[in-house]
Amino acid sequence: MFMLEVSHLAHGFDRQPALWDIPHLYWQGRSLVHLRGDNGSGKTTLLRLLAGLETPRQGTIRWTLTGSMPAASPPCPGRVLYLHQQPYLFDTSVAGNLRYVARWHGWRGNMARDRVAAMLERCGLAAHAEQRARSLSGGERMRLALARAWLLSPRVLLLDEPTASLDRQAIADVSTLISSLHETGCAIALSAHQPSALTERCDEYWCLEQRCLQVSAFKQGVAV
Ligand SMILES: Nc1ncnc2c1ncn2[C@@H]1O[C@H](COP(=O)(O)OP(=O)(O)OP(=O)(O)O)[C@@H](O)[C@H]1O
Repeated sequence: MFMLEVSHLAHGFDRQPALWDIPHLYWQGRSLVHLRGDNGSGKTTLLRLLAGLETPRQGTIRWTLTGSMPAASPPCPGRVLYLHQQPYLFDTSVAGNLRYVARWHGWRGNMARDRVAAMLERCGLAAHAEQRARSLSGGERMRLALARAWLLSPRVLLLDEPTASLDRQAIADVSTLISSLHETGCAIALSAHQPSALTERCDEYWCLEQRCLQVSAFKQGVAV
């Protein structure tokens, strides 16, 4: 179970006026959220603030993460993870990027091998296991970054334009992976300009417009 409470949040850069003022934002459960807004409306900034990667000029952001995780999940400082649209990958092989997380978990021998192999299969990268991660295509890079995040058992994933600049097939592949991760119980907020099958599955919309955040919730396509 997690809960996010945002109060009187405002942020801007240098001496510019605040990008927006968000008096209150409340998020809980395991919903799939679509964050939208024009270019420059502050979507990346908001996601980075929520992830704790920037300090707000004003206001508070409070996460409450409680309850037990699956037995295989160790305590993890990265329960709220942010992924940039061009995710950072370690300069090693595809499998090496996942092995890094396995080592962090303390998995050894067969357990590490099996879990890395299963994740490579799940994200459709088994055939690329020994390829340099940084030579992957855009869609493959995003799938690897999602797989690496998945191994960290996040409670909440904040995805910054995960399908930007991808072709139709890559969007479908990345969307499938995001949906699978969401089905494990991970709450996800993703920013995206273009509507897609994935954004249509979202049950909450956050829209940055005219320096405000509008929130609407949907259930099976109907506003609630
Ligand atoms: N580190 C920074 N220093 C100064 N200004 C910044 C910084 N980061 C973002 N900005 C400015 O803040 C505004 C919002 O940027 P942000 O990247 O959050 O918008 P966005 O909605 O994600 O845009 P896009 O849809 O184009 O990715 C922009 O005007 C941008 O130039």
